[in-house]
Amino acid sequence: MSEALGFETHPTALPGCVELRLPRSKDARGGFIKLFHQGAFAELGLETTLTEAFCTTSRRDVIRGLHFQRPPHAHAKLVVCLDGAVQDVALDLRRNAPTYGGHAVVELSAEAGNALYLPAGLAHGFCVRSDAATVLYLTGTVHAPESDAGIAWDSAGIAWATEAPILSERDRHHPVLADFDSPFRFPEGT
Ligand SMILES: Cc1cn([C@H]2C[C@H](O)[C@@H](COP(=O)(O)OP(=O)(O)O[C@H]3O[C@@H](C)C(=O)[C@@H](O)[C@H]3O)O2)c(=O)[nH]c1=O
Repeated sequence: MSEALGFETHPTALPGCVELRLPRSKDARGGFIKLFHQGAFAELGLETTLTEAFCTTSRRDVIRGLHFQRPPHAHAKLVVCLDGAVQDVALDLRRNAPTYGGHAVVELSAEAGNALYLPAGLAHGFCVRSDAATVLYLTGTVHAPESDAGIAWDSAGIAWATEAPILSERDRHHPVLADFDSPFRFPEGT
């Protein structure tokens, strides 16, 4: 575990991919949670240039993913569950990584106040475990539709937490991991 300004990183099964426990507090009004601090991220060796933020809402059993951006628009990603709970998954696509094709699973929830940080070269997806979930992303490069890509959610040996997944049309048609010609290298990520 490493710590900077109340941000704690905890390792996952994939090198460079960490669970972050976020600084937070509560008082009579409600709660406070900090998602990003440039100095703390620098100290922890995480990407400090986060250029775009977006948010999704999803209902129970929704699976989104497994998504990534290809070079030259590959990026690190910070994923936070602001409401509800999700089974969050990172898939290693970095050639020569000891964990290539392997994945990490972290339960993210508003209650736990945690986040998943994925370096470039990993695909990301999640499955909603609560009635609804709000997921916020911060990314190291802006959305580049021509580089936005995916791996089939059911091709990487992930034990998803639903037997009745709800998927987007796009997410039904990604290539399977076994056919994927990865542009990513380890340890650089891009
Ligand atoms: C990802 C993204 C999508 N869009 C647009 C494209 C499309 O019209 C609409 C919905 O896009 P999608 O169906 O790809 O959204 P979604 O399936 O929610 O995509 C997200 O999935 C999770 C798992 C991630 O990791 C995210 O980075 C992102 O890829 O939003 C943006 O404008 N900016 C963005 O950054």
